[in-house]
Amino acid sequence: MNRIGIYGSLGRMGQAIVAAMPALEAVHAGGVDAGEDPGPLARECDVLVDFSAPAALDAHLNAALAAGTPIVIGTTGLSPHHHDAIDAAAERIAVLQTGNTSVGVGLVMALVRDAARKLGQEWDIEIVEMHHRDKVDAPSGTALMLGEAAAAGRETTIAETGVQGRAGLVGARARGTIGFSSLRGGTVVGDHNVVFAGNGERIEIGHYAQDRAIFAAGAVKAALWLAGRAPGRYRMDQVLGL
Ligand SMILES: NC(=O)C1=CN([C@@H]2O[C@H](COP(=O)(O)OP(=O)(O)OC[C@H]3O[C@@H](n4cnc5c(N)ncnc54)[C@H](OP(=O)(O)O)[C@@H]3O)[C@@H](O)[C@H]2O)C=CC1
Ligand SMILES: O=C(O)C1=N[C@H](C(=O)O)C[C@H](O)C1
Repeated sequence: MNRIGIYGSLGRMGQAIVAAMPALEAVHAGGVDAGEDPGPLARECDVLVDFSAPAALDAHLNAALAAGTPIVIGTTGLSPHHHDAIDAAAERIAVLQTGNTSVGVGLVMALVRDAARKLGQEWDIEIVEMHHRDKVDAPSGTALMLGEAAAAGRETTIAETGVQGRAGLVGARARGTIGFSSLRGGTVVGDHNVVFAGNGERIEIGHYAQDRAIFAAGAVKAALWLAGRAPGRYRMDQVLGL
């Protein structure tokens, strides 16, 4: 159960995943990129990983469903429609969707949830992320996950409390909101900082990715873990044992 097929195989992450496979005793079963039929690869591998584009997700999920093949979804910029489709697919196949496959972010998620719960509404929460100039979605998938972790710590959701970007005469900060700011430039692999700003003091919990190899190794581990599992929607913390 170690033959991994890659959707988005020629991209930055696709190539990093191919490079990560030998050390983890995974076998590269092949790749599919834009304009190619995802069906045959889904039938020829034990598990799929998707690091492509949101516009491709419906076709990739349908191919995985038709073949009965588990799938790890790392693609970010997903809409509520995509999450509904993932929930529906997870009734028939094993699916793991995450905006970040690294060990470090897995741990930071737990720290952020805990800090938000313990600090309470008196502390303002702002999430700042920076990525390379070619990233197309904002806020990053990781920033949104960290926001949900902070919101969960306060027993709310990002849908209720999230504020994305500020410009113009926006007024004073509303209590209880969670703000997001996105920076883009250069070759930054992925920086995330969760700022807890209190009265006269500030706490920052950060994660700074220096190499895509950390995401790639996590994606391969997640795929090997998911292969052969019963239908369901799984999480990265289950893979990492966090
Ligand atoms: N979960 C995580 O840990 C991480 C997630 N990501 C996410 O992974 C995704 C990919 O990132 P990255 O590798 O940097 O991006 P790239 O743009 O380098 O690669 C994307 C790849 O997907 C291909 N692709 C685009 N559309 C389709 C399609 N319809 N069918 C099949 N393949 C398609 C592209 O082909 P073409 O160039 O021909 O369009 C390209 O090869 C992003 O959403 C990113 O945010 C990134 C890092 C870590
Ligand atoms: O596009 C990227 O590069 C990354 N995307 C993911 C995200 O949106 O959070 C993960 C990582 O930060 C790199």
